[in-house]
Amino acid sequence: MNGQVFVIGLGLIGGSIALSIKHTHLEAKCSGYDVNKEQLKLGKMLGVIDESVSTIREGAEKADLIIIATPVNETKRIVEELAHMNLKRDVIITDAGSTKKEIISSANYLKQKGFTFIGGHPMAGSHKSGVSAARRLLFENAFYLLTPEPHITEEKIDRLKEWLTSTKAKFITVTPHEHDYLTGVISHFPHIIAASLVRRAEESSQTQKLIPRLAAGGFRDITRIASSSPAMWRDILLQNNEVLLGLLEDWKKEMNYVYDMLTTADNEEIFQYFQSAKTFRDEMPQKQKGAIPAFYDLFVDVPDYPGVISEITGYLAKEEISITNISIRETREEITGVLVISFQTEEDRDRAIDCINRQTSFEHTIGM
Ligand SMILES: NC(=O)C1=CN([C@@H]2O[C@H](COP(=O)(O)OP(=O)(O)OC[C@H]3O[C@@H](n4cnc5c(N)ncnc54)[C@H](O)[C@@H]3O)[C@@H](O)[C@H]2O)C=CC1
Ligand SMILES: O=C(O)C(=O)Cc1ccc(O)cc1
Repeated sequence: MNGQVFVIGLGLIGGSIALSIKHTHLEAKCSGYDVNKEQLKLGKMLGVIDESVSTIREGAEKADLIIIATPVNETKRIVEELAHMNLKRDVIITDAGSTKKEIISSANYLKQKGFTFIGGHPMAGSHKSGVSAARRLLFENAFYLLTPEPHITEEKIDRLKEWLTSTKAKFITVTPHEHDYLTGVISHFPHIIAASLVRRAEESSQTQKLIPRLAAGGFRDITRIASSSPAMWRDILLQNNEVLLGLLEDWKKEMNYVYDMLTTADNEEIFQYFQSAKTFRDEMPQKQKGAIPAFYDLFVDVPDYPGVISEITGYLAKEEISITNISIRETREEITGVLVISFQTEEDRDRAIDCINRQTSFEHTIGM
């Protein structure tokens, strides 16, 4: 498609959407605005946007598509601000925020002016922030929730999907109310639990100094998302507080149940508790991306000899398998540790597994 695309908030999500749009719509021009001038400069340097603008008005008034990818409280404010601008009549405005009810209610100002706002939420991402973490295929196979209001025509919704086609995401339409409940359960509430587990561990580490060093494996998996942006999650909690308060009530009941179960120490009941969770978890689709990291990690158990890392990366390079990140996770004493290699796509990771199997006898597992 031809036209002017304007991204407000050039971070992980805004940058990833811009990259995928630019990949397919070669005729389109993409401009960006961010309060953080470093992000904007970096976005231009990395080719995520074609040009940067110095005010929202400057980019918005000539845009055919406006994408707001800022923390949700800012999104709400920007949506209201846009309603006072001299926008193109046919412009489509969307956002990428993790909450929808409050943002849609602010979009009422745009509706009154006859502008089209379609709420959007790509359900994939990462605990990483910033434009340097942006990936063209971040949303590949992920669900992309849209919350168009009843007055929005199919033609406008199709036009938005056409712009976003190369995200390769799967679009689903829900109401803002449904959206906030669903994401409350599977994304927002788990972030609260992850943060609280880390806070409890920090408290315990005051007296047990070994805790940070021993916190490996399961603890790291379940708390990865506690490393997400605090500003982003503050805003999400503030906007979805009604749903989250309800879920917290349910959680308190759940914990009371566990408390009683442990008090009575009923062997069978404890077994069933974990069995029922395992059954439901195991039945969840695994290949499908949900609100899970879009970075494909491979954990390779590397033996301790010099040059082992360059040996592995050498094998991958020879087969032209690109990696996005590499790090060592030291989970055990006296051995080198686990090499974590991240790939941009599942296909790259599968090729890497095949390559490592052929070239080495190292054990490995994938990150889920
Ligand atoms: N991080 C994730 O995994 C996902 C995040 N989201 C949503 O996408 C939105 C963006 O999140 P990320 O890209 O992860 O955050 P990010 O921190 O990587 O990027 C946000 C950018 O917005 C900029 N910004 C803040 N206030 C602004 C303003 N008033 N005007 C212009 N720019 C402003 C920041 O400087 C930053 O560069 C949030 O609403 C978040 O809830 C949605 C799906 C996944
Ligand atoms: O990194 C993870 O697992 C996430 O949970 C990413 C994420 C964060 C916010 C969203 O609204 C959707 C997805």
